[in-house]
Amino acid sequence: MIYTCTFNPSVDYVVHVDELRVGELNRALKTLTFPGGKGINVSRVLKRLGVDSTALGFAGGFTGQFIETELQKEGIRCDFVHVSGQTRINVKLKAKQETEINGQGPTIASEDAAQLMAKIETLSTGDVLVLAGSVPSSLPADVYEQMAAETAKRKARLVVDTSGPALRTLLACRPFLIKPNHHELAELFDTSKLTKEEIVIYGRCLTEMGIRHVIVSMGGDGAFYFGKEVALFAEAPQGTVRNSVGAGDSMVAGFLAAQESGKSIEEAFAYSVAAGSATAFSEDLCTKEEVEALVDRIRVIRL
Ligand SMILES: Nc1ncnc2c1ncn2[C@@H]1O[C@H](COP(=O)(O)OP(=O)(O)O)[C@@H](O)[C@H]1O
Ligand SMILES: O=P(O)(O)OC[C@H]1O[C@](O)(COP(=O)(O)O)[C@@H](O)[C@@H]1O
Repeated sequence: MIYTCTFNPSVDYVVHVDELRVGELNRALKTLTFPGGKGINVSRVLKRLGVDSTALGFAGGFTGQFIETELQKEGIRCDFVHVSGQTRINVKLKAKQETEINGQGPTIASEDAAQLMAKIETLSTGDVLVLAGSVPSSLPADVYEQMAAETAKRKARLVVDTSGPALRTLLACRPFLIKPNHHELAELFDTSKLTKEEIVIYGRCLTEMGIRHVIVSMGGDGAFYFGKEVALFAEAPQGTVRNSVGAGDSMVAGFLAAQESGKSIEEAFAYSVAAGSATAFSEDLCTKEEVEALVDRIRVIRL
């Protein structure tokens, strides 16, 4: 079973305006509300691609209830720890540019954290745990490491989709898959903007550290894959970007779904890029039909 774990889920409130006028009244052209948070997005895309998963994490208040109801409507199994605060609302402003304001999220009590850990302790060989998104400041700084250590003890595979110090410390746990974008990769190596040549150097460096699969995404510029035997590059297909929120999460889901169905690394990588782009080209997350319509356009190059 694949488990996704979102410590800080969100209701993603997408607001379209013609032009954003700061300091003035703006009237929305259209608003949309989605259950969000990186692990939740991975669960939603996996389901659309025909793979079941269980969504773990913390949920509270009417916003937490909204997320659970929406996931259940989509047939996704939820096993959240219910907390006393309120799940955050993240605002995604769509004008000429995309602007995001992510909330802080509720305080997580130590008993709530212990309840989540108890769920991780039920993982077994062959399970996959996707640790995704930011870590609320109320949790101990090493909470991801504790969960990663438990995952390794249970012989389950660890997938990491986070950034900053959380990603850095988890590298030592040798995750099965990580998917930093190029900014997150630069941050990981304490540097600023990376050239493609530098991305290749750092990507290979991560596989030498024992990480099985490394995908480095670059938005509309495509993505790199680094593994033990092979390094790959694929350009992103051209299209009209409608909402790129969740594009990275869709890549993770696409790669895992393709692996589950026994596809080769090249095919799984192409499927992953197609899933990311199909999400960027749609209002909500990608559907299987949208991914399969794009996948033949993805040309994978061996480096
Ligand atoms: N403008 C775009 N055009 C085409 N594909 C895109 C675009 N933005 C994102 N994607 C697709 O989504 C993937 C992940 O996007 P990226 O923005 O790098 O991830 P993250 O959301 O984690 O920052 C890219 O590798 C690409 O396949
Ligand atoms: O936990 P964080 O880093 O605040 O991110 C949460 C946000 O990331 C998302 O999961 C989208 O992630 P990506 O665009 O990076 O794929 C949103 O649904 C959510 O609002």
